[in-house]
Amino acid sequence: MKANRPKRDVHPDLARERLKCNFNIEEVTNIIDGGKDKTLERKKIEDIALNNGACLDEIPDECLSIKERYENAIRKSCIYSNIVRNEMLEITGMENFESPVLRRTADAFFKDISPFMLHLGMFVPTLIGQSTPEQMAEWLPKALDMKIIGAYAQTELGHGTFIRGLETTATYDPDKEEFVLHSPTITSYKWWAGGLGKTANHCVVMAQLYTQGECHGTHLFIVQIRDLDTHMPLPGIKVGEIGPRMGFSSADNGFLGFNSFRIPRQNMLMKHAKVEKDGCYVKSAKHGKLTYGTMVFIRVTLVSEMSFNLSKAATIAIRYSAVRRQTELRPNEPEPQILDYPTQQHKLFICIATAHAFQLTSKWLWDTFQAVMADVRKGNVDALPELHALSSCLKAVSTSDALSHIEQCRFACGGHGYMLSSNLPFIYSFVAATRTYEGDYTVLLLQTARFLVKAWEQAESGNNVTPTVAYLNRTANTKRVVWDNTHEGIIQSFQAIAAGKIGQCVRSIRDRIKSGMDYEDAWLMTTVQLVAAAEAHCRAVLVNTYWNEMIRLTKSSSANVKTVMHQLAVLYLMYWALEKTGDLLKYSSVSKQDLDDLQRRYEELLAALRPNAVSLVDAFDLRDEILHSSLGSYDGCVYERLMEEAQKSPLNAEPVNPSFHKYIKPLMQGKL
Ligand SMILES: CCCCC/C=C\C/C=C\C/C=C\C/C=C\C/C=C\CC/C=C/C(=O)SCCNC(=O)CCNC(=O)[C@H](O)C(C)(C)COP(=O)(O)OP(=O)(O)OC[C@H]1O[C@@H](n2cnc3c(N)ncnc32)[C@H](O)[C@@H]1OP(=O)(O)O
Ligand SMILES: Cc1cc2nc3c(=O)[nH]c(=O)nc-3n(C[C@H](O)[C@H](O)[C@H](O)COP(=O)(O)OP(=O)(O)OC[C@H]3O[C@@H](n4cnc5c(N)ncnc54)[C@H](O)[C@@H]3O)c2cc1C
Repeated sequence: MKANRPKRDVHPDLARERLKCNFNIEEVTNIIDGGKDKTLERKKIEDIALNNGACLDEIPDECLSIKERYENAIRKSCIYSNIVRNEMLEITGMENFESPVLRRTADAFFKDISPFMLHLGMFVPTLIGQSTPEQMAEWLPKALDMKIIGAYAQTELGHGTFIRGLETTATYDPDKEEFVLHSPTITSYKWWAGGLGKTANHCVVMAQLYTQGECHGTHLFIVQIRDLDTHMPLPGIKVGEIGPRMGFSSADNGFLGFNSFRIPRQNMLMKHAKVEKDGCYVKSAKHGKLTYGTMVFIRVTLVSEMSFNLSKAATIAIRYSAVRRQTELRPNEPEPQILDYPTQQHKLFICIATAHAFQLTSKWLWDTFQAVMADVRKGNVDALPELHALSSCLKAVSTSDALSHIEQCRFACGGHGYMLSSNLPFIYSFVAATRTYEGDYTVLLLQTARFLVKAWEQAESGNNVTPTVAYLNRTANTKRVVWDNTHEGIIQSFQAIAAGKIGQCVRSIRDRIKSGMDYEDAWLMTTVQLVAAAEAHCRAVLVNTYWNEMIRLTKSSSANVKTVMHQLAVLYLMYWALEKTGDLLKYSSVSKQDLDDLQRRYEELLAALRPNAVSLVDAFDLRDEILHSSLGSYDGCVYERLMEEAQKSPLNAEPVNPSFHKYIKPLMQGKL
């Protein structure tokens, strides 16, 4: 049911903030969206979804029981997927089913997450990336038309990170031309898959393939787990929900076990390898890790997902900070807006800049991903290691940075930021999961580190390396870069830090080997440094890409838009340079005086951005329905909304709670 939202006048403080804006907001929105036409398309889609949909709940989700919350999420998912299927895909084109616009609009329906998210987010992409044309023709139309609903079941109770250690088996039986899926141990039970517990009737399963007595490693299979009519689990399938967790509370993350469950041979996803009718195993892939393709795809999309989540948190915290007043600066003067405190600006302006950095980098990463995949389709897999290294570190660093900045947004809202009605706790717990899923932070940075160590060795011996590590050709044999406080200078310093750290890792590994360790132990002992080196490389990529993309995308912008976009990018460079002063002192010629100057310029930049702060978050163009926040709505009527939300607490449904008569009164009367 759609709740009525009272129309209110804009809070005078916010109205005044908007009058201070000196740039064209729409131009900035267009840059964020990827062009004027993209903004128009997004707005059209948002209008369709939000005018049609049951986006507001009368009872907030957090006041419902687990069961009610799931049922409500399913109800809304069905409404939303109908709108996606019947109206939105007509605009984006069927091939853009994973468009960030659909993802963004979904947030108006789900404060938390839809149980269908993984169907569109991972099941469908796996069908597209891992099927033969015949399999695609069989499964994809049904999946896009919601005739079947899928999940992605890879992780098991015993293993998430180490995919090669998965225990579920798929043993080929040539007599019946079937695979027998089996879960031999409790640790082999699939665990975590979103939408698997109660919603999905199909799933993609990763299992160890056995044929002709030999194990060929992990492969993907499509498995029907429930009857399409009754929705009962099929015989041989044990499936359920894994229980309450920190977030993801409106979805049904599931467990799944197989008891010698049979599927047809054709249900092995055979794009990269197949099993013939007689059981013969034939590998066609030119790269052994192409079956991990869905994970690479999601890691790539998560960078823009982080920009989106950060832009929501920043919008909430900055609008709130413009209407919140606290503490007299001088006796008898009005209390200032908390946004006037430089410490508050330090917490928040980096969030705006980071949302831009991730958004611009994510578009560049998406284009890189598309280009590499086009090459792979032609049989050229040369660029795959670089894409894997890049998507791994960008996923790790963007999710981790987004998480800590979102927490800063919550801190910036004081006590009210702790309220679920602010939406900050939902955003935080959603993003907290992203640091772990699709590859844990440390694990992915260590993947990038493998690539970097090889690249460093190449550069050291004078060979040219691939584009994202090309800085190693300049810096691998340089001791310290000369400090220069321009943007080029700061970017080069980040590259020098990365090169210095990678070089130090290589030397540590070599020294350890010299002292008698084998390579594996030398690597293991160096992993703390390797993680730091991969993070430094990622920061070098981020600052360079953000800067270049900002310059490219503002070429034809008006002067004031150029200025404000430039200011944000400089703020991003300075913020991270100041965060990494220890590294700068180690790997560049920066002096204490240079760092003091940098600090002063950073503080001046905060002050310069202050008048445009509210308009910069307005430029994210997040409708109130998407923000779901008592603190962040466009009109800034924070206190009215907090009070309104409080009235919805189930505890306020009756003036006296029955527990008073049952427990408190007897306690007061000494009768308990
Ligand atoms: C109706 C409502 C719907 C609304 C929705 C609307 C729209 C939705 C649309 C879109 C959704 C958009 C976004 C989605 C947002 C949110 C998603 C929501 C929820 C997600 C839920 C989470 C799902 C999951 O987590 S799935 C499980 C993921 N699991 C992992 O990531 C495991 C991590 N582990 C690994 O990846 C690997 O094990 C490993 C660590 C990489 C190691 O692998 P291993 O095989 O052991 O290899 P190694 O021996 O270490 O390495 C050998 C060699 O291979 C190289 N390598 C490894 N991986 C790759 C690769 N992928 N590609 C290329 N190369 C690779 C490795 O570097 C090494 O190379 P070397 O020898 O040269 O060094
Ligand atoms: C909300 C949520 C949704 C999910 N959805 C799905 C889904 O839909 N489908 C699915 O298949 N999976 C899903 N997952 C599972 C997810 O992909 C895994 O949890 C994730 O890959 C991490 O693996 P793990 O849990 O085994 O952690 P572990 O690998 O056990 O990690 C524990 C700790 O050990 C460290 N560690 C592990 N290996 C190494 C190493 N080699 N070197 C150094 N440190 C190491 C890690 O850094 C971490 O600190 C989901 C998880 C969450 C939280």
